[in-house]
Amino acid sequence: MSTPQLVVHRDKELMAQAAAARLITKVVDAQAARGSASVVLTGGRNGNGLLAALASSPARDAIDWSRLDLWWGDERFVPEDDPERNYTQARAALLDAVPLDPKRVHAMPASDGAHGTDADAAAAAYAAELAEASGPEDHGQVPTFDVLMLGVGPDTHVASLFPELPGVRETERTVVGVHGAPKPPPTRISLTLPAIRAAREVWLLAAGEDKAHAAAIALSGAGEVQAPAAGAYGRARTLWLLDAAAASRLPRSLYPPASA
Ligand SMILES: O=C(O)[C@H](O)[C@@H](O)[C@H](O)[C@H](O)COP(=O)(O)O
Repeated sequence: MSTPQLVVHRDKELMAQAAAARLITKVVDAQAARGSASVVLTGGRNGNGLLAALASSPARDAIDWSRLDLWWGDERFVPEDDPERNYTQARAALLDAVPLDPKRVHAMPASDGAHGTDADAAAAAYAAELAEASGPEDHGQVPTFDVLMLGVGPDTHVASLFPELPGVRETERTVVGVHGAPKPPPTRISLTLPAIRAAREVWLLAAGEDKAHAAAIALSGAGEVQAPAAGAYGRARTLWLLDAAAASRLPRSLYPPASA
């Protein structure tokens, strides 16, 4: 378990730009070292804000887009053409503007796809796809993700793992169907904490006053069932990327003065 590191930026816009620059460097380094990189995207305003910042970054094409594997941490289980899909929003923010290898873009199933409206079957299919992509050197049934990004909900949810619901309690499966999610839509697909914790690095994105309470709870030793963000950590690094508003309820001792 890697102890959370915190970086606090002046505001949401700067946090998105800085996180995008950080991701470019991470992917470029991974591709230089291993020939390819693997990143897990997240939905929501902060996740999409990072992708949009990346799309407009002058360093964007330092990434070899043809050697990047993209996965998702969660998905709203809605029809393919529903604008609410994280995949759809990621395409609009960045993916449609860069030359990805379509075989390396692993969208989660939609509710009008091969598994129909059965979210549990769709989740099992994505788990199988992850297992298929994992090798003997990987941890558990998922490939070693270089960076797994997560937005943080005001209730401390990450991906579609919500406080006290079954998904956050899952210890075996890597992907689960989520029913009755408090954040609409109610039916979702999500990586579980074991899958999240297989990542080399986990980056949690939290900007805005509405995340201040969640950040304070998650970083003050709360349990992962009550505060799923507290259970999201990487094997080598756990990085919280915040803006000053989201950090406003954290003890000052938790982050170095230089980053604020
Ligand atoms: O499907 C989703 O809604 C997201 O994956 C979800 O986990 C999101 O990241 C958080 O709810 C934070 O969302 P905001 O960044 O919009 O606050």
